[in-house]
Amino acid sequence: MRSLPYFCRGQVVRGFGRGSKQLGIPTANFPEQVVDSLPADVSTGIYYGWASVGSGDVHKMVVSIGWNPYYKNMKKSMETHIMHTFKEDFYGEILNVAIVGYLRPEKNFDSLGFLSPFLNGEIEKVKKVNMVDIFSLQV
Ligand SMILES: Cc1cc2nc3c(=O)[nH]c(=O)nc-3n(C[C@H](O)[C@H](O)[C@H](O)COP(=O)(O)O)c2cc1C
Ligand SMILES: Nc1ncnc2c1ncn2[C@@H]1O[C@H](COP(=O)(O)OP(=O)(O)O)[C@@H](O)[C@H]1O
Ligand SMILES: [Mg+2]
Repeated sequence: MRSLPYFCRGQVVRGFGRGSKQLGIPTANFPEQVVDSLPADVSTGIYYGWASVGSGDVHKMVVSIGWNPYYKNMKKSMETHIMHTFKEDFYGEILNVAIVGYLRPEKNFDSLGFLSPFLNGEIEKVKKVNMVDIFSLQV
């Protein structure tokens, strides 16, 4: 993907509220304009990189771009899970992301019982990768 690393920023908007409630994985959702501005070669799928909220610290992140086949969303979304524990929600704040690399295409799952442990396992693997290796990540 020639457009990587890809940098973008936007205000955090509300999604369906499923990330924290159903999966235990909050995802900060970008507005439609940010999703629509993605370069054509940044295809749907799961990516990793770096993120910061406002002028806060930079943390590792994973970002999901697409229609969430399990939930069959009608609108394409771009949702970032930051690998950091925040004291409170940050809706309305500016999220800055640097997408570094591609992990995999979006998948469908038979049930939440498969989706949730798969995502948690994937996130744990990305967390363990050190800052240098993240540029050649394959999980
Ligand atoms: C690292 C990561 C990988 C994901 N992979 C998939 C996937 O393969 N298939 C899918 O349907 N949804 C996937 N999701 C998206 C979740 O379904 C989504 O985060 C959830 O629906 C939350 O939506 P909400 O922000 O509207 O609450 C992934 C999310 C993350 C953070
Ligand atoms: N580590 C984190 N990564 C992403 N968002 C987080 C994190 N911790 C707290 N949040 C908050 O949780 C919200 C996302 O939760 P989620 O359940 O996905 O709701 P929504 O469907 O509205 O996006 C974010 O907008 C943000 O305010
Ligand atoms: Mg979300």
